[in-house]
Amino acid sequence: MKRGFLNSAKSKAIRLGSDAGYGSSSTIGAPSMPTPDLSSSGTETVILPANAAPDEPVTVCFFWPGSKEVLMKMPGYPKPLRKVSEPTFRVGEAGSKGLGLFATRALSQGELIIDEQPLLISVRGVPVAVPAMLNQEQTTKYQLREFEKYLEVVLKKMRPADREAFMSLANSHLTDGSGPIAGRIRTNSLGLDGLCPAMTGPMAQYSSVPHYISRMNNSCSPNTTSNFHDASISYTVYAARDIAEGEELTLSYSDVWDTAANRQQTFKPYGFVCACDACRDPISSDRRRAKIRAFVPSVRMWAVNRSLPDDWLINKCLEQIALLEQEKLEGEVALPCRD
Ligand SMILES: C[S@@+](CC[C@H](N)C(=O)[O-])C[C@H]1O[C@@H](n2cnc3c(N)ncnc32)[C@H](O)[C@@H]1O
Repeated sequence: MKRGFLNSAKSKAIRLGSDAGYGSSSTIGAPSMPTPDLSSSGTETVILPANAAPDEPVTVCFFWPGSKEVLMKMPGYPKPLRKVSEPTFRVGEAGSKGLGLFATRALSQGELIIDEQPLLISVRGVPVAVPAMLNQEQTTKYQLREFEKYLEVVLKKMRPADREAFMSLANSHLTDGSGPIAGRIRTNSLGLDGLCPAMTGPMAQYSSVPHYISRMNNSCSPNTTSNFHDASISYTVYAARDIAEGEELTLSYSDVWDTAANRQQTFKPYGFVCACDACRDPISSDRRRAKIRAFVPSVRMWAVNRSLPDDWLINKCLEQIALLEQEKLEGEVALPCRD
């Protein structure tokens, strides 16, 4: 997931990128103040769905104006969460990757594992008037400090159990000036866009933080795929291939089509070096992934070149399936290279 963003219902859920956009918000706008007034930043906090019963999940939304209306007008809103037949996962004991999610039973390819509403959907920054004498690093820290004050107000709107769940999440941003709330958002959030038609650029994208999906560790050959659904304001996680009982459930924090070296750069702000099979054998894996991405152009070539027999295409398809299985990328869409 270099974290492509979500454009519509059923858009792919990808982690936001731990460094994406934070501390880069505009320096114009409302002056900072000790207890921020959310409306002065142009934002609002809403709890959705509005009429949820106390035992039904809700999402605290720290939104730019207009997003609430976009969500509420989605066809089918508010759609109930999809039912998962029997328990599918548990949060495992802390290991070398911290906590993680594990399958409690064998799961079949395509099976629904989780459907959950995020605890929080948040803007990625607020306009802050920064004192002129600050250098770049001081400016970023100042903006993060101001943002944290807004987030404190927002978090007070969470139900106590949800707030506790949020504050128990991992935080890999302990030394860069992020406060405890922004740090957890940066460590765990999935990107969300398409909810803010009046804005463009990084600030039009939201960070959303689910509870259980936040516990999923990275693999560059993830065994799940995830999507956001506007009408239920929820993320689904499906098995990308058959998963054995006890196996760790993983998702990808980076673009799996990126080279192993570039993916490791993406993981730096999360504070880990990925040691999945693909990252342990980067030369062979990069080569196979590049071949997988060359598949669509080769189909196009077959379509326009009448001298290529059908067998040529069938062999390409068989080779593609074998490569996808070798790289364990059954759930990923192989986008052709743009370069
Ligand atoms: C979104 S959280 C994932 C859940 C986390 N392990 C926990 O204890 O809640 C991201 C953090 O998990 C850890 N992590 C995720 N994937 C990892 C991996 N493949 N190897 C090592 N650590 C990983 C890193 O500490 C990262 O900052």
